[in-house]
Amino acid sequence: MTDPVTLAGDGFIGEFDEKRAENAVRELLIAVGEDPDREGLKETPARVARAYRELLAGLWQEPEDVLTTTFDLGHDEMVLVKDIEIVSLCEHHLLPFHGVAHVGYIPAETGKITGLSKLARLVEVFARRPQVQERLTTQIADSLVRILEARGAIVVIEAEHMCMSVRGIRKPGAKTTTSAVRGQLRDATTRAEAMSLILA
Ligand SMILES: Nc1nc2c(ncn2[C@@H]2O[C@H](COP(=O)(O)OP(=O)(O)OP(=O)(O)O)[C@@H](O)[C@H]2O)c(=O)[nH]1
Ligand SMILES: [Zn+2]
Repeated sequence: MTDPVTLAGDGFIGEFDEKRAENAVRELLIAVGEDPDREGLKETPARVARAYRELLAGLWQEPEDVLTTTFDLGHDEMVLVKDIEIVSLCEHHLLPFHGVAHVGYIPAETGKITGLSKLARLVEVFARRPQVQERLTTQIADSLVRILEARGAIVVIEAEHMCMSVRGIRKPGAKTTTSAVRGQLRDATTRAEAMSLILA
């Protein structure tokens, strides 16, 4: 057996056990009174296991893995990427929540910046884990400060939670907005500039 690896923190220990995931889906089908061996469902446990492997791929990645490419361009003013589409899984119901993330930062004094796609990759690392929207938002902002040594960071996420739309309270269309603001972006003027760019 391979040594367990601890990557994602928050108590996560392990690797993806595809066989176990398949068995769990098979059990779920039996629990609801279905026949997992009927023609249409035969491949379903394997398909669902693969789908969860993809939806939870961030569990086996660290933010350091994606914020690798950095350039010293001497650019020390705000960089903002808007409308990064996200799909995450709410950790309470394992149902998706989806929407957009806006990610901005003020680089370190040295002007150390990262590739624009890396900001979207950073979002993916944390979105593809069992999440709550608040933690997803703060983990992205904190990584920018910790890894890029950003002097300021702002992350705003707007999302619709399937656990509120298709079950329970059943309010499709309700959107939740969360934000995390760090360092110099907490300054009222800079924050207002970032928010006007986000809302533009
Ligand atoms: N704060 C926060 N809450 C979330 C998020 N995703 C889901 N929830 C909420 O988690 C709560 C779980 O509440 P519980 O009472 O334990 O579960 P439940 O009986 O299924 O709750 P209902 O959804 O109200 O039917 C619900 O109110 C969900 O709306 C999230 O990202 N952030
Ligand atoms: Zn939920």
